[in-house]
Amino acid sequence: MENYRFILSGGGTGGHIYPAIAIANELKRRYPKAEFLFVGASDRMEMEKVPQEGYSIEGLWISGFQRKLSFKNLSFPLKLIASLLRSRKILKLFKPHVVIGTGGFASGPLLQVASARKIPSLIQEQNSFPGVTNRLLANKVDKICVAYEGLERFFPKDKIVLTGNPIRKDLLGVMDNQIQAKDSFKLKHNKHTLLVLGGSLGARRINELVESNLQLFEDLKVEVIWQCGKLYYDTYKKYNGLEYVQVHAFLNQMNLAYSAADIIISRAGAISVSELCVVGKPVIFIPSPNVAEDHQAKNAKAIADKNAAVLITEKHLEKDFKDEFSELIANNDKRKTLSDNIKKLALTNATNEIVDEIGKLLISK
Ligand SMILES: CC(=O)N[C@H]1[C@@H](OP(=O)(O)OP(=O)(O)OC[C@H]2O[C@@H](n3ccc(=O)[nH]c3=O)[C@H](O)[C@@H]2O)O[C@H](CO)[C@@H](O)[C@@H]1O
Repeated sequence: MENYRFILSGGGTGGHIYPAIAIANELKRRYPKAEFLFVGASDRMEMEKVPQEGYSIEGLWISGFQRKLSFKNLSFPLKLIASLLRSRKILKLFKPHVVIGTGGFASGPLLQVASARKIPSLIQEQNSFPGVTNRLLANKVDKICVAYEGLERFFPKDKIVLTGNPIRKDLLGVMDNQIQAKDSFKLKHNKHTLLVLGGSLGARRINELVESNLQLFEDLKVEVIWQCGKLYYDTYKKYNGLEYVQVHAFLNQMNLAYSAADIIISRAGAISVSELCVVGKPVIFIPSPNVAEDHQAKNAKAIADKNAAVLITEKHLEKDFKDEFSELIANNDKRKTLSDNIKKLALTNATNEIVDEIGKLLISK
């Protein structure tokens, strides 16, 4: 078996990093001698998260183009040229057999140069409304793995393969060990555990909501694992002093957090939604209203319409949250129905299918 070399590029947020890691893990399983290099943006979370997963990463000096008028845009052309040159060097030195992009601005220059050099390439799009980097790359790459139907609106039809979103393998069996998981967080077995997730960066509005409902959680005998985001940790860490609250900047072991949870409050980023279907617990989605085409609201609505989750928009939190949450805690049947229904929506084979497509590119070379 050849010693294949793969470059994976994507980042900025967890929603682009973790799909790349899931794909790399499966490639490693199939091609144990393969070598891997990740390429991200030098000042973003992938520089910390990717090495934690055991892979090397190179950072490009690149940032997104601000849609609103901003001085930051002045350095954009310079950064782009520097990143294109750096990408060329990386590709020359590493000589990958296939390059894989999972979105986010760091993948732009690398995939652009790779396709110009005729290196086989594949991108994975997590959302129903594609990010700008993948839209720009679509005509240049060989294959585009998507998670939603209807993406012919944006991408060449003959390149699209509908696979679903890749999910890290350790999340596939999360239901099996709730007792150990609760123990690992030192949680009480006779109380409900609420897991609060603000997406990979944390969510200001969700943090405010949790803070203003701490008394409710205590009254309902709920213990809270609260992932507030790195940016907000200093503001909220004081609540670690409460016996029933654990504040985390970021959860490095999502399998344990998902396993421990009885109820989950979450943003509706594409990978979070795909993971939550696999996890199969009752979820209240609070989508971010600040994303392109309101795609998180669409992600959440697709699930809520099947009676598989509760959806509360930020606009309605003040009015609806207390009642919806209290009802969910009180109503075992409702929790069970939501769990059963969301599980039916899980797509667990996406990573395999994407790696099959990468395998085809290796052969076609
Ligand atoms: C504000 C914003 O632009 N959000 C976008 C971003 O979301 P975001 O980066 O939040 O990504 P997702 O919600 O899709 O996925 C988050 C990933 O981070 C992991 N995780 C999260 C928190 C934590 O403490 N530990 C941890 O490991 C989750 O398990 C998951 O694998 O990318 C998604 C996928 O392109 C988009 O759909 C979102 O709209």
